[in-house]
Amino acid sequence: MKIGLFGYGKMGKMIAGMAEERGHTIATKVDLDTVEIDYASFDVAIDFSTPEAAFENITNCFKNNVPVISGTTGWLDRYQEAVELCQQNDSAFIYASNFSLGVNIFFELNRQLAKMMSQLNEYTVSMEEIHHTQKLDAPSGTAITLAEGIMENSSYMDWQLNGTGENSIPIHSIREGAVPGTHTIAYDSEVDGIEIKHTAHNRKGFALGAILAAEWILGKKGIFGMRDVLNFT
Ligand SMILES: NC(=O)C1=CN([C@@H]2O[C@H](COP(=O)(O)OP(=O)(O)OC[C@H]3O[C@@H](n4cnc5c(N)ncnc54)[C@H](O)[C@@H]3O)[C@@H](O)[C@H]2O)C=CC1
Ligand SMILES: O=C(O)C1=N[C@H](C(=O)O)C[C@H](O)C1
Repeated sequence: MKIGLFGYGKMGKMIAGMAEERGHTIATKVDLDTVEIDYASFDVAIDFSTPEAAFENITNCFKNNVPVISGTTGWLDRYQEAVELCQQNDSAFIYASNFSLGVNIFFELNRQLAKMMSQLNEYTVSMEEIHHTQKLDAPSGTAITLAEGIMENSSYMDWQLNGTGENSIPIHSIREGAVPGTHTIAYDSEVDGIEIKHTAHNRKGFALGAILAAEWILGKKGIFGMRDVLNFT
């Protein structure tokens, strides 16, 4: 598989190394200094760039008939627009706030737990996410997906960054050192507490998940998610 890498930062570099180990070729590396892109030179684009750059990177690929895997967070106010452009161009797209297998299992666990806890009014939920100090967005994309999973299975209506409100899930964002990504969901009552937590020890899980998604999407058309790639029912 020939890959066009959009964003050659921490994730781009890790994906390049791992993809080559799996026998793939990095045909193009696109970063800030790129002036021209030969879209015909790659089968699939993997975008781990910046909140400002992602929408343009992704939709230019659709216009050039290239399927896209995007892990960039912080640009989702334009997600629906990107979906429409993908469909108009008969292309294929997977966005995931987190590509790691562990976090995708954690997403499922979170939904199940939210469903059970929604019966118990004495518990209140809160979330904490910790990431490295270079991270541009807050809360993390993963925290937003987790909050959405809770809202779909409870009476919580929205989330709030570093604040509290009626029917709102408080998300506390912490930026610290070189932390790759830690997410904790806590339910607390007067008598006890329940916590579930995912800790990324490094970025390998994110990179492998994105490459698996790229391998999976070849030859397909449409909008998919990691649940499709991992065959979660
Ligand atoms: N979904 C997931 O599993 C994961 C998502 N992420 C997200 O991926 C994104 C990138 O993360 P990192 O690699 O850690 O960041 P990074 O800051 O190390 O790399 C981003 C790269 O994008 C480049 N860039 C800037 N403008 C560009 C443009 N117009 N076109 C192409 N590249 C451009 C920057 O120069 C930089 O090299 C972030 O939004 C982060 O939140 C990170 C890890 C896992
Ligand atoms: O910026 C990061 O590093 C990460 N971003 C993603 C997010 O915003 O959830 C995924 C992972 O936690 C690492």
